[in-house]
Amino acid sequence: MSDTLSPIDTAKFVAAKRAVEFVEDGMKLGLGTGSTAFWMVRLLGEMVRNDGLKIVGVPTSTRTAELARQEGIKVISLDEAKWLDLTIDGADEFDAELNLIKGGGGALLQEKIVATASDQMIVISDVSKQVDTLGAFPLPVEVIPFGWQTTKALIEETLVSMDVLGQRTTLRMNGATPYVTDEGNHIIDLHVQRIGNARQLALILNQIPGVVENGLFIDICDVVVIGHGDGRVETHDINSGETTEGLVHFAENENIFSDMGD
Ligand SMILES: O=C(CO)[C@H](O)[C@H](O)COP(=O)(O)O
Repeated sequence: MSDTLSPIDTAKFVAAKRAVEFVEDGMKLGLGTGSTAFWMVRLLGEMVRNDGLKIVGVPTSTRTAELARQEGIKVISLDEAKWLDLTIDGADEFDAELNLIKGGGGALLQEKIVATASDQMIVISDVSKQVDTLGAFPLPVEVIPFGWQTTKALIEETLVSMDVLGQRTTLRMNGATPYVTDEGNHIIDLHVQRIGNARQLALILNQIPGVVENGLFIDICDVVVIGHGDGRVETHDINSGETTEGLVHFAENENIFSDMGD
């Protein structure tokens, strides 16, 4: 469909384009992080500049904050906003109940706080992230740096005690040094293959001392917008059970493609 974008970027772009249709004047928005959320922030920027859309945004990472400011979106803190109308964010996996794995981009902590503080969360995704059972994507767990090796060992013990298939854990690296989140923490990725009881695992992981948060988003997402490489989008609303399908049209020469940054 697009000469400018690869099929995967087209899928991400059309998902974002459909999702921003949910945005209304005066909304307080949670702004997600990642390559799909990138398009959402760019599109919102256009709507602010060209259509006079009045919104304020609470970013979920320093990366998104920087992009939102560049786009002319007014950025405020979550404490200033207190509560949000809508959060739009990407995901690494989602299942039929719209439970998610997030944190591939390392922003799961702010993402979970922001999404939980929103009336509605919309996930924007290409179709490759749709799974029957969560767990093929390594589950990110944010831990404080103090004693992280002990925390990692405790996480592994927990996986064994829960009989989770695949119990390998790895410290996320940034080159030769551990990856550091916006909050100064580390991330341990859990290569569990398949998470039979995501709700239980999410609760138990957060009880381990040293664990700050895990990337399982249970009962947080309301709507998923799934983009395809040919421009089709599907929308599933978990609360109403409503599913819609359509085609998102866009011009190859949209200004938004002129200086793609991500
Ligand atoms: O959770 C996230 C960042 O922490 C992202 O939303 C997730 O990794 C999806 O990213 P992308 O849209 O680049 O595939």
